Amino acid sequence: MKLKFTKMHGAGNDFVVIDGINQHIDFTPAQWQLLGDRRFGVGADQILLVEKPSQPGCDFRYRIFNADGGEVEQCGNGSRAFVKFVSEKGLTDRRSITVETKAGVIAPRLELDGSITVDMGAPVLDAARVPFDAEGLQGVAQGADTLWPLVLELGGAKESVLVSAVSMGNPHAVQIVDDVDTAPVELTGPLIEHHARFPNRVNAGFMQVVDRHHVRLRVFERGVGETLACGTGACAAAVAGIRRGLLDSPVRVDARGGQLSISWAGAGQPVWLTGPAVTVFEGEIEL
Ligand SMILES: N[C@@H](CCC[C@H](N)C(=O)O)C(=O)O
Repeated sequence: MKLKFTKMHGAGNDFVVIDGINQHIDFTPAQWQLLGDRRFGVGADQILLVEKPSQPGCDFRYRIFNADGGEVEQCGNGSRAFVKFVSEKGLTDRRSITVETKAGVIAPRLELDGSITVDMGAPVLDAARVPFDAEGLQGVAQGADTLWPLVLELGGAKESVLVSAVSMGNPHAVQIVDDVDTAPVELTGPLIEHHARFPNRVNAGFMQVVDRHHVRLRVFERGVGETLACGTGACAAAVAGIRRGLLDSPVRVDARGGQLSISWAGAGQPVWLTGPAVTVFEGEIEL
């Protein structure tokens, strides 16, 4: 079949976005992988599928596939691309929509200045529900957070890093580093992603605190590798920093591909994500 798609990005986290309302989509993991492949396919960190909702009260259903072909629960930068896509394609004339995801309902809004704000829902802070297996582990209390020691095997040597376990619908392990530019993201990112304590694997965040309202962040994403920005990663990092007593809302998050802003009023409250979404080009691919 010939598939129509739109290439988009949010702060450099790039997407292939597909209208699954006007096209019949029933792909295998290998086909999702091909779409994400930068050499043999289109190339993207995630492929986003727009569908009709299955839940009453929602405008759309939003499905997310990582570049490795696996379907995941949530994608923050993608949610901004999603609302821009459905607006540009005339699939809705509303600027505020509700969107069903595997992780629950989120609410993106197209602002008049072109930026997009998303109610990402409340973070999950209970380690078992992230999910993180804390059995037999002694956590370290910092502020309202518990930091978990993760032992990493580095070429025969063992190193322990302290992470906050946060779910934004998808799992995140956030650690604090002195300098994101020299943090061993490529080396330890894959070890954290596949650490046995995270049964569903995890997105590994490396956060440098600049001041109480400003951080720098790199994320080694599950199913992708390091991306230029991660929206849920930015939410999880801000939540972890606020809980540790190091940050105050709102938090400016500088990723390598752009700037995001996160607001959070505390436990049980939704996390608000603001940032850009850009349409790059339209295309067609034979699948
Ligand atoms: N880039 C995303 C997160 C996409 C999913 C993630 N790789 C996972 O596997 O959970 C974002 O902007 O949130």
